Amino acid sequence: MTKAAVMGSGSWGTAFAKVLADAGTDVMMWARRPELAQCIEQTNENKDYLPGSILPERLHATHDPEVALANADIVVLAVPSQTLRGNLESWKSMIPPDATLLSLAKGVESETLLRMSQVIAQVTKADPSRIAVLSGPNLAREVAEGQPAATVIACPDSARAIAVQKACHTGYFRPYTNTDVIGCEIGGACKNVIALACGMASGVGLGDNTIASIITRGLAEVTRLGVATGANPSTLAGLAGVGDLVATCTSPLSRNRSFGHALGRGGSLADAQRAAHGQVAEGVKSCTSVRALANSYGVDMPLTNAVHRVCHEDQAVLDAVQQLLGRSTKSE
Ligand SMILES: NC(=O)C1=CN([C@@H]2O[C@H](COP(=O)(O)OP(=O)(O)OC[C@H]3O[C@@H](n4cnc5c(N)ncnc54)[C@H](O)[C@@H]3O)[C@@H](O)[C@H]2O)C=CC1
Ligand SMILES: O=C(CO)COP(=O)(O)O
Repeated sequence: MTKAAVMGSGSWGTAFAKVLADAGTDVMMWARRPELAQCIEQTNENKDYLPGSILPERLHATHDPEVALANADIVVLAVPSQTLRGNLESWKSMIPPDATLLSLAKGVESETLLRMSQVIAQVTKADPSRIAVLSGPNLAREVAEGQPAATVIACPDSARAIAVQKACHTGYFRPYTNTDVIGCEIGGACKNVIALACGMASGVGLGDNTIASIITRGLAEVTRLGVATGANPSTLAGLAGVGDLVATCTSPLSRNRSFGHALGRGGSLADAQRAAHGQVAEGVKSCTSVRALANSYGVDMPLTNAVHRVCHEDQAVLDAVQQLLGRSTKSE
């Protein structure tokens, strides 16, 4: 029987733990707060992050990372991008030496501009063949409800990707394998920034032509960055690129889109943060690191730059729109 440790009990960590358990994998979730671990263990529900979703009996929770990680075949990293390094520093000595390390986080580290798989390799010293990422159109609430969704599991070692695929394949969750870790990670981190832009546009009252234009031109700039950093462009035309962009840019369930919407309605960054109820909108921090990464490769990302100006340079959304439309014309 495959054993998975899911390190992080937020909305996606919990929903993905449910997928693993539904697929027949033994799951132990780690929660940062002892009271949340106890609540999940006693009530089979994560009342803070996924209220109303009943978790399978074979899913257990603990506050002790050593208990969670013991004998794990798959270690699922389900914490926010900017805390992953610190979390791994405290967990690395407890991780079984041959376990596959699977990242769910969609972001780029602020100080180093590293993707999550690079952070994992740097901290744990694990060979890259042991490090996998999972990314796709996977809004946690819908997945927890058992609504059909597909995803991508990318790992340089195809046998490990297939083992993870088996561990999370259910009647409603369809994982595809891939070896393009870079493409999946760039797609996942950048779509959050583009979703912020879509939320801002809808918040100021703009309609579907604008949203479709942002998604499509967003895909163009994400693909430019992906190719520059070594991704296969076809990955970005797949579930981890277009698929996730469409889900996140159009769904009211997306925290990034909702955050952008609040800014577009005239709220401050602090207001939008309060409205997020402590949940992470990764694009707010990743717009800075993605922008810096793009600059370091000489890649033009006008939408990402606009999101950065609104989030961190006090530019009004309508001024950002004007500035984007005022750029010189070009061919598609
Ligand atoms: N929610 C979703 O629909 C999806 C989220 N993701 C990605 O998964 C990652 C995790 O997201 P969610 O579970 O949705 O986030 P969340 O905001 O729902 O929960 C974050 C979790 O991390 C914990 N946390 C916060 N700071 C921490 C720290 N310093 N140390 C340890 N734990 C800490 C929180 O207690 C909470 O359990 C993010 O990178 C997100 O972009 C990916 C796919 C779907
Ligand atoms: O990554 C996600 C869906 O695939 C979730 O997006 P949000 O973090 O914007 O909610």
